Amino acid sequence: MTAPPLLSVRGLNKAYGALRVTDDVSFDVAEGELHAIIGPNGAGKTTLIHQLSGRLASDGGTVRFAGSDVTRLSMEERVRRGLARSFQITSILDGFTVLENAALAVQARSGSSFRFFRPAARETRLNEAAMAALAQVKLDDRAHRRAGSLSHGEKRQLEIAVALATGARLLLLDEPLAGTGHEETAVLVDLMQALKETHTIVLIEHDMDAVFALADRVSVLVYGRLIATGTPADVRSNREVRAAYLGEEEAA
Ligand SMILES: Nc1ncnc2c1ncn2[C@@H]1O[C@H](COP(=O)(O)OP(=O)(O)OP(=O)(O)O)[C@@H](O)[C@H]1O
Repeated sequence: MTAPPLLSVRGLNKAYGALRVTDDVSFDVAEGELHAIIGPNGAGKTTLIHQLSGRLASDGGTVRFAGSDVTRLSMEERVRRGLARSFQITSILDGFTVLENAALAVQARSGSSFRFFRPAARETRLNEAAMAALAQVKLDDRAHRRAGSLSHGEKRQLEIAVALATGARLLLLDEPLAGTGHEETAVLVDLMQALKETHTIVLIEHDMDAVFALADRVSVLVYGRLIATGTPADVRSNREVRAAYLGEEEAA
């Protein structure tokens, strides 16, 4: 018997007026899988991530996570259950230290569960959990620096640490490689490779080398519709995908 998927999306829809941005999207993500969603600009990838994270309400369809229907749950409730989107750089608090940024996320996850500790012990526990998240993204040596002083790539690492610090089981990563230089890309790809050992990941990414190196399965979104889901090799050789997307990229 195969294990039920950790994330199961069925018939998801979203329209802005007459524009169907998410059109009857269905796919599953198994526990431990890195599932990439690719597609041309404006295909609806970010909208789909917002629907999965709960930032955007869907017009129809269902999102099930860890066996429960979360379609109508708030973003906060989904985070509490372990479904977390990496927060965009804009949500990093530049004036706070790297450690404080991660500790705030731990605090958000823990709700009242730290209230039994005295303040000093509470702070120690929060900082330990935050340091563990920073160590996972190899930012522990930057813990006491102001977040605003980090490089672009390091901020991307911190975004992922913040999602990890919420206790995420499934990470929704929206273009973590956007705007990163060659070396930063290599660091982040290594980081995602390591995270695959501990987390299920849905990755939206334009960098095809990274997608094909990291993904267990790839879904291709074109005009809001999933035209293919399969292994990287299946998707790469799919004629419809090549015509609609990859061929076009290679020709560019
Ligand atoms: N709030 C909105 N109101 C109206 N149209 C919107 C809104 N948000 C997105 N759209 C439209 O929905 C479509 C999908 O946008 P979305 O940002 O989800 O695509 P994307 O695949 O993430 O694009 P990119 O790869 O360029 O980031 C686009 O045509 C966009 O203009």
